Amino acid sequence: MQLYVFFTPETILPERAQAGDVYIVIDLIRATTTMTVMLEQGARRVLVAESIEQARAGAAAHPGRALCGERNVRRIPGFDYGNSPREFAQLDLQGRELILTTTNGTRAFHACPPETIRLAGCFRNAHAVVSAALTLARERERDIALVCAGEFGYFALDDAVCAGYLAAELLRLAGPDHQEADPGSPVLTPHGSALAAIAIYEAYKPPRVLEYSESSLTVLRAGLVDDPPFCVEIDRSSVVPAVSGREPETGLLIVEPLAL
Ligand SMILES: O=C(O)[C@H](CS(=O)(=O)O)OP(=O)(O)O
Repeated sequence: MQLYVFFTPETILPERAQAGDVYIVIDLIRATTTMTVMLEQGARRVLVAESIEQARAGAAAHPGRALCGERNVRRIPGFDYGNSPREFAQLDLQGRELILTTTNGTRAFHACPPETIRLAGCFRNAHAVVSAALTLARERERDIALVCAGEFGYFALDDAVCAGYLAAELLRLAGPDHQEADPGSPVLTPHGSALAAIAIYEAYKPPRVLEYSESSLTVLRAGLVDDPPFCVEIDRSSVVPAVSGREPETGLLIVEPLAL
C-alpha cells in the first residue's frame, strides 16, 4: 500500500488508478471544510457541480435544493448561499439537499478517477477521514492518494499543508505503535510526494499558513475574516463526506456521510 500526494488535480494519473484506491480530496480554504460542515449540520447530501450551469440545471430539475457556491470568493448571483463554512455552521440543514459549486474544490472531485473511493478531507475531520481511509484501503489492499485542489491549476499552500498533516496522521495510524490493533495489516509506504507534503506542513503549520496562503489571503481580503481560522481547527467533526454516485440526469456527484 502506497501513500501519494497529487499537489494539483492536473497531476492525477488516471491510468495508474485502481478500482478501490482511496482518494482524499482537500480544498482546505474552503470547499472540503464547507462540505464537512454542511453534512455535520444535518444536510442529507451535497451535490457537487463542476460549473455554475450544471448547478443551476440540478436545482431546476429538483425544486427544493439549495444552490450554494462562489466564484472568486463571492456568492454567485441568484444562489441561496456562498461557500462560507462559518455561515453553514450556524444553519440547521436537517434533511436538506445542497448543490455546491466552487472555484477549485468541486472541480477536483470531478477530476478524480470514477472507480476510486472519493472522500473529502480537511483539518476539521482529520482524524475521522484518515481512519476511514486506512480502513477502506486495508480492506481492499489499495493505495491512498491525497488530492490537493490547488488554485486555478497552481499549487496551493493551504491544501499542501493539510495534505502533510493528513499524511503524517495516516503514517502514524498505520505505524508500529498501532499495529497491535490490526496485526498483520499491510504496511503503508510514503511516496516522495507524501514526504514533501509532510515537510511543507512542518514549515507552514497553522497558524503560519494563514499568513502565506493565497486562498487564505483572498478570503481575508474579501472580509470573511472568521473563515480561514475556522478551517484550521483540528478534529472538530467525525463526518467523512464520501462520493456515493453520480446523478444520471444532471451529472452531479452525490456526496453523503460515509457509514462504515
Ligand atoms: O471560496 C473559496 O474559498 C475559494 C475561492 S478561491 O480559490 O480563492 O478563488 O474557492 P475553493 O474552490 O473553495 O478553493
